[in-house]
Amino acid sequence: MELEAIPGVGSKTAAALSELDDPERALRTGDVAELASAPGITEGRAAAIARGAIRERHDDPGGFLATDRAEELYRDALDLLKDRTVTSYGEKRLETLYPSGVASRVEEVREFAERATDRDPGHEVLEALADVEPLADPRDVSVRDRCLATTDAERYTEAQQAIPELSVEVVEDTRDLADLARGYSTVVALDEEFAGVAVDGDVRVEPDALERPAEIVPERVLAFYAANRDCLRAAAEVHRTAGIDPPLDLDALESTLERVDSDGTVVGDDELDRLARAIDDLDAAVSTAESVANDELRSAIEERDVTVEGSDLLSLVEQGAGVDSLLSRELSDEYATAVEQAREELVDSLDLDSGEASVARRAFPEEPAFPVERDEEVVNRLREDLQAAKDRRATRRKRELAADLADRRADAEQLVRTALELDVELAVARFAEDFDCVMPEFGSDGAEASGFEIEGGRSPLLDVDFADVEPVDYDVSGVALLSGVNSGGKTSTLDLVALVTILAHMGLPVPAEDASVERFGELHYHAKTQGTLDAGAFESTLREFAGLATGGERTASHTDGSGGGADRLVLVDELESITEPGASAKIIAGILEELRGRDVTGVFVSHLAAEIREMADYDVPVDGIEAKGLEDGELVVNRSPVKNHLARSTPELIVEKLAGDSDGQFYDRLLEKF
Ligand SMILES: Nc1ncnc2c1ncn2[C@@H]1O[C@H](COP(=O)(O)OP(=O)(O)OP(=O)(O)O)[C@@H](O)[C@H]1O
Repeated sequence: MELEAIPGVGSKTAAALSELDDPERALRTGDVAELASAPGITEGRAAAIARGAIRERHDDPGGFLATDRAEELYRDALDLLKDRTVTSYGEKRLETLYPSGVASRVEEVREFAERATDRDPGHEVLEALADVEPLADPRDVSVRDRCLATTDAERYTEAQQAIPELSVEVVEDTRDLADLARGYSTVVALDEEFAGVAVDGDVRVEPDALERPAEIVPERVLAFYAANRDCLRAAAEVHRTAGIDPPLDLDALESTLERVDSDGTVVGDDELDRLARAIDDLDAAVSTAESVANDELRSAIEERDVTVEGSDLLSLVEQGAGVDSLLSRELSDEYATAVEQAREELVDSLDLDSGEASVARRAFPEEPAFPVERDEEVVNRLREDLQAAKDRRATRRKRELAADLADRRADAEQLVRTALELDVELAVARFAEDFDCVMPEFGSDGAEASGFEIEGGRSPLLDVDFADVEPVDYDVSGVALLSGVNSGGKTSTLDLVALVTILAHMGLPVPAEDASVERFGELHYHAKTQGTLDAGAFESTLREFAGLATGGERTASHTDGSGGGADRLVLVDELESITEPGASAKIIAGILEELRGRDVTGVFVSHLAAEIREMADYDVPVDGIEAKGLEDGELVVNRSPVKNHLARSTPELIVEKLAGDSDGQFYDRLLEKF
């Protein structure tokens, strides 16, 4: 895919996107999280890029939301959906859904939505989803117990690039290798020439090591799982609770994850634990062993009567020998016993194996002395041996684990992606359930719908509880005026029509019992202005309507939904408020005349319906939201507009009520004026 062909993507953004592992997949699937991980791309921008890619794929000219109010209602609809996501990924992903006039795009989302509404957003699934998030890139790994060694400068550079996690050392000969082996638990020599050399320590000659980085640095593989452990577990749980077929064996994944902790260390290995404990406890264990030996020796000395013959004593003194010699001569058995106890104590308390034990035993010298003292050099040697054994063991275990996990990464990524997508599906499912939605039709029996037809529509955006929203039936084909009492629900009806139209063109279910909508290319919703407009604003409003009136004549080719014709839905709320009442009626009548016969479906809410009809040169259809009457001073309204019916206005209703209540002639005469 040519990245710069996407609307809104310039060379800089294209360069940032091409740094992603698979920008095409991210764009194709609308993976906003992945797109936002490109350098310098914010989440909002990522959503816009994803929308651009979709438009490009469907040859969608965009521009469906043609006015601010239309855009506002789209945002409101999106918010209702976003409120029903669990993950922040889901929220962002929803931004890729937008209303479109192109059938293929709408169809694509409809398939998704139909799958979504079959889902059961169970409590357990939602709970598991809470811990799913887009996979994190593991932090840079640096491994200090291993190094690479080579005699060759070119190999050196190659090694640094292939395995940046390890330090690479230049060596000249076997002696250099031996030096390195003292500083590292494992040295991997890259040159064939070292094959067969005998060096102390763990030195491996592996000329092909650079081709097997995951074996040399299993940490690289493990870092991904370590960084994403909780998320992978949660994604596994999502699959289980939602009953989705996982791309890999969940039990096996989970038991492998049990064996790495969050910083990539292997856990749950007894031998490793033993070695780690021995290293930690070494100093304390040596001190205890010393004390054991000295206590033993002290009490042995205290209990012994040492008889030294005069000549022996003399000889000892002449030799300048100290008490140690006396000890050696007289108490060697006791010393041997005490030292043996110390050695046993050390070996037992650290749970050393036989090789380690033979080093440990040398920590207490054969030569009798009091007090018994450790040989610090031997203790250090033991410490190094234990550390090296631990490092080697850890690396081996990591290598085994990494081998297990290496080829599961793609599946693990899929596991998380499916879980995140499920969040989006469940948000749609919950939206549909919460607002009793239905999938709208764009026509029936092969014929495209003309205008809109809504049955039992209930707007979730009203300022009353959804349970108290009264269902509205309304259909318009062509352009109609909508009359009605104050607060009868005219604006709310326009909002409902706009919302249903937007959701339908997003490919989503709509809050109605039944709905059929023409495939529109643009939605123009003009909200009621607050007060009369000044000359400039009035002029620009007129210009907007002039633009609407220049659309093509209604033709068969424009109703095929191919995107060739921008059929428009025009919703206008009390346009009369832009100027004086007399002029308003003339202007609205003129606009209606212009729109007639073009690719426009329209609803013009107005209190001047009668006057407009009088001014217009054709019989403008008028629908009405009718008050059934006044009850306790409150209007009782039938919220569904009555077709071809000019609703009585609120003043008329009040005069009628007064005329009925009083005997005077005034109200009757007033009523006759209506
Ligand atoms: N379908 C409905 N179900 C329940 N309440 C509704 C419904 N439609 C409207 N209402 C209530 O009536 C109020 C007034 O509705 P709305 O503003 O749409 O009336 P209007 O006819 O446009 O009024 P005006 O002529 O004063 O502009 C809403 O705020 C809402 O509380």
